[in-house]
Amino acid sequence: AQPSAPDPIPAPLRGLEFGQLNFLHTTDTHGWLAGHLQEPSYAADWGDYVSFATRIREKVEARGQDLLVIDTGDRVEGNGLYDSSEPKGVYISEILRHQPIDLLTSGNHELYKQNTSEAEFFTTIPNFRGNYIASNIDIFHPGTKELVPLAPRYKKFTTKLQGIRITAFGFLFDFTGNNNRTVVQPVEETIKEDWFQEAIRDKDVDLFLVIGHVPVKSQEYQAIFRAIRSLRWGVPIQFFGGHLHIRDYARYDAKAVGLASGRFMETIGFLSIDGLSTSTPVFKRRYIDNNLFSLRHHSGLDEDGFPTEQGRNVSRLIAESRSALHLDEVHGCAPRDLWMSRVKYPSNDSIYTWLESQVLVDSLKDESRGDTPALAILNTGAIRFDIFQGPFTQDTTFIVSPFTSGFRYVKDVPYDQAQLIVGILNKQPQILRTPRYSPFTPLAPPEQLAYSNDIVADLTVGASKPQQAPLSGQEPELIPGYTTKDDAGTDGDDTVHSPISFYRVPNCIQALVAANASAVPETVDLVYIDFIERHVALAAKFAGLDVNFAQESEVYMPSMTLTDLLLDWVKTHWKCE
Ligand SMILES: O=c1ccn([C@@H]2O[C@H](COP(=O)(O)O)[C@@H](O)[C@H]2O)c(=O)[nH]1
Ligand SMILES: [Zn+2]
Ligand SMILES: [Zn+2]
Repeated sequence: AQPSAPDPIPAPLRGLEFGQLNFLHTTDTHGWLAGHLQEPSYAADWGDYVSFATRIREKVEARGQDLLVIDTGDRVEGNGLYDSSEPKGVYISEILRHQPIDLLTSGNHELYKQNTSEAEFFTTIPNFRGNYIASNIDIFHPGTKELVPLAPRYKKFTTKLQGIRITAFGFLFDFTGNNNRTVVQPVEETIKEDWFQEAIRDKDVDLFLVIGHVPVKSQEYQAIFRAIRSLRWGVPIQFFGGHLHIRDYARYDAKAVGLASGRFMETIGFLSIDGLSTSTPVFKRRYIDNNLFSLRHHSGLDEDGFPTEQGRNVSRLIAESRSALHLDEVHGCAPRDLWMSRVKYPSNDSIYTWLESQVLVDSLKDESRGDTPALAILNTGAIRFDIFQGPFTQDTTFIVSPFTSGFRYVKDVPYDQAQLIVGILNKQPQILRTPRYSPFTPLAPPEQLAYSNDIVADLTVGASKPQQAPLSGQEPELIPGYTTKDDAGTDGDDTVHSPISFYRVPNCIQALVAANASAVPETVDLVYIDFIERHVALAAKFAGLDVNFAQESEVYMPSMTLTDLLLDWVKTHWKCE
């Protein structure tokens, strides 16, 4: 049977302040269109979002105002609903298209693999007829082999009720890990192109709208802001961003702001602009916790009035898709919660300590290497979500480890030097994982920004924990969750939460896998996840190793991915009672 989402939870809420132009924004949904089945705070699904967007549109249009719905990419990779189908993504694209999205663009995850970018080109872009923009992405057309824009570079349109004249761009950050059938032009170069320069010289524009898979506090957005502002000092500029998986709001000047709306369908971003044509436009932002209590409250409707027929149909389609994919099939039962960053690393409840000390040690072994000890290095970014105590399902498998990278290795490397590599990788800034905060947020001197075990106290962070109904006695007991601090203050979250502590996580972890665990080996097989090869190769050089990875590395455990390794381990070790 399909488990139903947990009941909505009553909590103190801040309302939405509507304006002349209103926006709803999602980003980095990564396939979580079924919502969070184990977390009441984020349990609404894409069907509920379809109903919500309709209800908000009805509300603002009744006041003569406009609404635009935006998505800024990374819609793929990260949840069984996307990753467990063959081919990947067939259910997701069918579900996504039922939300009328006014403007959308690509994230980096749409471009890692050729299949994914071609699915964007042939399915998602046509599904959203004319609303998908790609200002700095090209693709080699799979038919003609010609390099063509992935989607139109920009779009000029007017809003439905007020005829507000908008010029919209859709950017991806300066990403270099894309597949070789696509080209990402650095933002700083794109803004010198004639088409962009002409577009920003157009005088008949009331608002420049920049959507992108770009952190709102980034050099890329600074560059776009400067380019537009240098020519058009009086025109408001609205940015929507993503990629860092955080809630964030940036104020560039009195007429230009940016909003980032979290990750994994935990957050629906809301932004309104009033007084667009005045010298002091007013911007209001709200980060909505994606649950039915919040969505109904902001719509001003109850359980019966809130859902639309279309929304109910989409929720049904999600349930049917999950069923067809057997996402609730239980592979084992986790004996306790394991956290990515809610506990210190290393510690008993750290998912990375569990990986190092149990999963890798028990399961990483290439039969062809006999008893040769292995030193295995993984990027912490390969793990995408916490594990909650209880059933570990087909869905959990991909939620925790969606990527298809396998392992590679270099034979017989001196252990003394091999064991230095992880330390070198961890002295780098946040590579190989998504930082849980904006790199522009001053946190600590740069030298401390590499790995340290300090608590990260006042960051914009999210909850990852099943929660209890909060009310006890007189005072409402706050639910732990997002307590966002951004350029407009601390009142952005719709739900008033108590804060959660987060700890820094290193870029990479390592495990020595050896038959005789107490002996120090002279040489080891240096094993790493293939996604990080170029970083490991560079760090190996720094460690004094003379290895040509292109020529000397080989596949370790052929056709075994980290996901397979984890799942096998869970099936063997986490039996349900
Ligand atoms: O094959 C892969 C692809 C990605 N990663 C990790 O994901 C982040 C990027 O994810 P965002 O959602 O864009 O932030 C990348 O830095 C890696 O940490 C991976 O491990 N393997
Ligand atoms: Zn992402
Ligand atoms: Zn991203």
